[in-house]
Amino acid sequence: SFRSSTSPCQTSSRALAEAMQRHLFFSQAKSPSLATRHDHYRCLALAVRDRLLHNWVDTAETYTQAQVRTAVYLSAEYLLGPHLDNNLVNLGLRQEAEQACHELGLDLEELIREEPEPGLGNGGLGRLAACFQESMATLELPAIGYGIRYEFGIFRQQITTQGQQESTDSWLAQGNPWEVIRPEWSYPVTIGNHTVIGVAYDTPILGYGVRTTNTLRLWAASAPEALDFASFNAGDYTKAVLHKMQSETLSKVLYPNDEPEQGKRLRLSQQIFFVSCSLQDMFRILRGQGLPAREFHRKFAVQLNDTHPAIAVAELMRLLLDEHRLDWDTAWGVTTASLSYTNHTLLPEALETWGIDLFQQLLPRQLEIIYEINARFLRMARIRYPGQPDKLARLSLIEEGPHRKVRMANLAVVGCHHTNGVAELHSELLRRHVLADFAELWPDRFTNVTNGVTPRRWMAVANPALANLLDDVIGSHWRRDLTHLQALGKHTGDDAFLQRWRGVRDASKQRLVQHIHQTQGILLDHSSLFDVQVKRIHEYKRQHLAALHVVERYLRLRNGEDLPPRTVIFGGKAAPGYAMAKLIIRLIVGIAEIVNMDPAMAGRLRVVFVPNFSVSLGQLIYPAVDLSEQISTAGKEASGTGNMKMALNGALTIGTLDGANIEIRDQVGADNFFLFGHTAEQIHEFDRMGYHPMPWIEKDPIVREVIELIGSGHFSEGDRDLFHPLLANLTSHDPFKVMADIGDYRQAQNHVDACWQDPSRWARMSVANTMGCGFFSSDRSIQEYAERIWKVAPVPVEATT
Ligand SMILES: CCc1ccc([C@H](C)CC(=O)N[C@@H]2O[C@H](CO)[C@@H](O)[C@H](O)[C@H]2O)cc1
Repeated sequence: SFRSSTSPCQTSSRALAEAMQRHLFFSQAKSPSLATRHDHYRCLALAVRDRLLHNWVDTAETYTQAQVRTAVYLSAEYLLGPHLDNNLVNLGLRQEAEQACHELGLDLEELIREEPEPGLGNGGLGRLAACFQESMATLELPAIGYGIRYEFGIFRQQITTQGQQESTDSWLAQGNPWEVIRPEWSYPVTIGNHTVIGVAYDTPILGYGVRTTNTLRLWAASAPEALDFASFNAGDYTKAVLHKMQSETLSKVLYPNDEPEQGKRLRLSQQIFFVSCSLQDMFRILRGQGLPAREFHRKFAVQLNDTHPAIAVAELMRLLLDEHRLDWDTAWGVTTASLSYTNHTLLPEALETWGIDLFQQLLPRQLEIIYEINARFLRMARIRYPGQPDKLARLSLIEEGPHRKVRMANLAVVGCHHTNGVAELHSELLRRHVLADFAELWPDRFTNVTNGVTPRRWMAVANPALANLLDDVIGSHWRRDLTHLQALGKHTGDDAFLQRWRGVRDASKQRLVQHIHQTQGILLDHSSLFDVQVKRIHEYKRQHLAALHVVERYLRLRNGEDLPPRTVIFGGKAAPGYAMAKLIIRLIVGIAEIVNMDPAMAGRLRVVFVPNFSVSLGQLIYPAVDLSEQISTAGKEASGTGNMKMALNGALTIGTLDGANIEIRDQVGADNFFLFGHTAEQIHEFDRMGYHPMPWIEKDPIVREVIELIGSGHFSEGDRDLFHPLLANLTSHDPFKVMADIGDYRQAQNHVDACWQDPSRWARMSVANTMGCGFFSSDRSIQEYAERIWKVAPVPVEATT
């Protein structure tokens, strides 16, 4: 296989084994007899790190020498997933590592599972940021990712009969071999009357099949003074360390919601903290290359990952005006030429706003600048739209009223040269609804870049069996250019190939069956249809629609209907404060309890909620999916990326015309997609004209039976009240139109059952899905950002060390 690691470090398995043994002594200070499995994991990780260092150092050297134009990604979240296996694949050392472990009597898979997953994100937005880092490196683009080094990532989820329990994610408890602390790069940030220091921690981001190894720079908060000696000498030890404690809380924990929680001062403090450290670091790099501040926009193309870093508009202005003494117009020109903004959600309540009082307390200078930006902007808009006060009120960066607020999305759109959505429909709805006034004002600033996922982690790492089959029949170029999957078209008529295809997919299902049996003691039937919905729990994603359909299937089986065996797998975390989402988990767990112990369901239906869904669990589940549930209310899911990972691995999608489902259906062919439900337009009409679920329920006796059964306490040990809030919501105003879509959903599911009965037809549809997913590579997304928004060109890395 290829070898991107040109490091002088020997890349043979022998050399790797020796390096592991050397690290056991020199790094772990352990003798083999006392070594733990975690020691061996660290030794392998350190040996792999040794082999990427040359590429990493050469990359920085090349960029410094060449004074390259650089893409900068500002994100409050990075859902990186475990590094070891991915770095082995991207360095082309996977086989050598397997061999080296074997020589040492170790099992590589076991060592890989030893790595604590850096869960520095909630869901789609955070994972997209991670896929984008890997694709930027693979495309040899000079790029830096900036974010926060949370000491505690997304909570760990336990599932009991009571539903979700959360526990702390101390991912750093055993240290982290994949980061290097850079105390030489640390910056003061003033928040209110507090100054905290941000210290850089660098993580290498390896490209695939190239030398490029870019940097992810995460900021950790610390106090200017570690100890307040005066208090210490006065014997007030708590006070002596108080400031240090307070400062460090800033990067202590990730906010576990994927919908904004208004007015959380720590959240706003986290945002200015990492944005200010990042901008100061960029000015240091600029200075290092002898470039003046007014050239900032020539050097850096900065992407704002949603509104979480939108304070960058005001902070960059502050630094240009106050630190670099530029005049307003020059500063504004530099700012708007440097920044661009990606919106990831349409939910109105998800557009972040911050109370003026909180802003005044924490960020008085930035607020002053925002007022000035707004004054100049509205002055321009007033000329453009004379006599339209409502439009100006909507355009304003300030939401007036009893509690005046700063609208972070408006600040981002006004301060950025481009605003994009993450799927065609989403970008269209942004133009037509959420940001319509701005799209009318600046049509050329609005664009779309449909999301993508990296084929390295989500195919080559997660599904090596299918990856090797692809290498076999179409060559391995797909790994760097996913459009090569189209070559599968030549094989869809080849029964031998289809046999191998089914064999590989069944092996992935057996792997998942084994994991669930080991961790949850439930034995699933790998030959049944695996119907999977794994994503954050949210009413708009409609896990409750899928749950209602499972109860329907249960009733139909009990009434003796002959339906093909199906295993329904759910997974996903609910924001701790989101009661309805937690109740939906409770319902699914209650249904699973009853179905799985009902003898009539044996060999017919099984329901499982897999706990603690994460990147590493996703790598195990996505290759084993037959039916991918993408059933959000049309117009609500900005894009989705799980839908892409499942289809890429050969799953068939049952879904609505929402987010990227539409583009997936276009690419894989309507015949290979189970479509149902009202369109975004129709849903919009329902809201405009008024909608009530009852008429839909009245004409659907099965749904009524399902609601009654749930209300009877059948899935809650007889407790008739437990699910009342959910049933009342569904039968009174049903905001996500579950009742309007459940009938059509049933039809689509019946069609699924029919297709499943013809395994070779299903296999051809499965191949068609993989074949059609070339477009959904994050390499293609990044190519679009680099060419259409950032104007950043690839810079191959020379070997200099
Ligand atoms: C704490 C506040 C907060 C608010 C919103 C968010 C994100 C915007 C939510 C999110 O993850 N959005 C998802 O982004 C994905 C990547 O573009 C899309 O594919 C999903 O459709 C979208 O829901 C995170 C945290």
